[in-house]
Amino acid sequence: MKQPLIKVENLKKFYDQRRGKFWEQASYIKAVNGISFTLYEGESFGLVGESGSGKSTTGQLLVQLIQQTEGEIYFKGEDVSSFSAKQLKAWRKEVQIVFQDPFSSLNPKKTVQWTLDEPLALHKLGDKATRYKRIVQTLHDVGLDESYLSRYPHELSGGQRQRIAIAAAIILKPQFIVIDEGVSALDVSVQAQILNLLKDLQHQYQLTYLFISHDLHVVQYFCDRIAVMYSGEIVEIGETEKIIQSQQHPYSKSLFSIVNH
Ligand SMILES: Nc1ncnc2c1ncn2[C@@H]1O[C@H](COP(=O)(O)OP(=O)(O)OP(=O)(O)O)[C@@H](O)[C@H]1O
Repeated sequence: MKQPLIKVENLKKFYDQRRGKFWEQASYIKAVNGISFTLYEGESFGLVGESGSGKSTTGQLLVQLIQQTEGEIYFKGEDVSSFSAKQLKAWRKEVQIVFQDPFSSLNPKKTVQWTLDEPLALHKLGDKATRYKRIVQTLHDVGLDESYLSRYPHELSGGQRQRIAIAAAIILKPQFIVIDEGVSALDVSVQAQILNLLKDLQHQYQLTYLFISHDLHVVQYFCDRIAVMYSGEIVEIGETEKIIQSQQHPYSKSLFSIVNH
């Protein structure tokens, strides 16, 4: 039996959009509006849905880049919002996020070595020599070698940049990674290489993924289970193959009609 890693209960994120003379009138964008689900250790869980349905907001909530308006996130049974500052810092090592465009997540003025050393230094993980060893090992894990250490993001291809972003995410040996449109900006052949790399890393490090994508073919290939989001809510959830074969909700039906034809 797979163990639950993350449990989300009635999670909500509202953005206040009151402005100027309308300040008196409450008006909220309900980006995420009461979602509940469980992620199990070692699974790839896909989040699909149209643009603006709340996928990225959900991903950012799960790693607490943003805080929820309401609801709970439990990590291995512990309520994340009850963590002390010290517990929160330790937890931040366990959860990472990889974005679509590594140009925005990689500092253009910093070398690969700096990028990979930063999380280790921040968490005070070993002396310089130990950290260097870990950096080189992690580069190998993502299919690159030492020759990349002195390079800057603009000197790398899109696929190499995404490998570095993945290396930065796995270097702290996390248990959970959100991949937000992580291969969407890449050519199809490079996409396949990165997806295979993510699968290899998942087995090597027993990673759990939340995989956000608008590409249903990619999701079908990559994910064990999926949830369909619509207007801030989860309208369907289940094993990938089952959902692809027969959807219950009208929105999912229209969404999946393109993969089934
Ligand atoms: N910081 C913010 N302030 C105000 N509204 C926001 C903010 N972030 C997201 N939203 C709104 O919340 C809703 C959900 O956005 P979100 O980015 O989570 O959707 P998404 O499904 O990931 O879409 P996409 O695929 O286009 O990224 C949208 O209406 C968006 O405009």
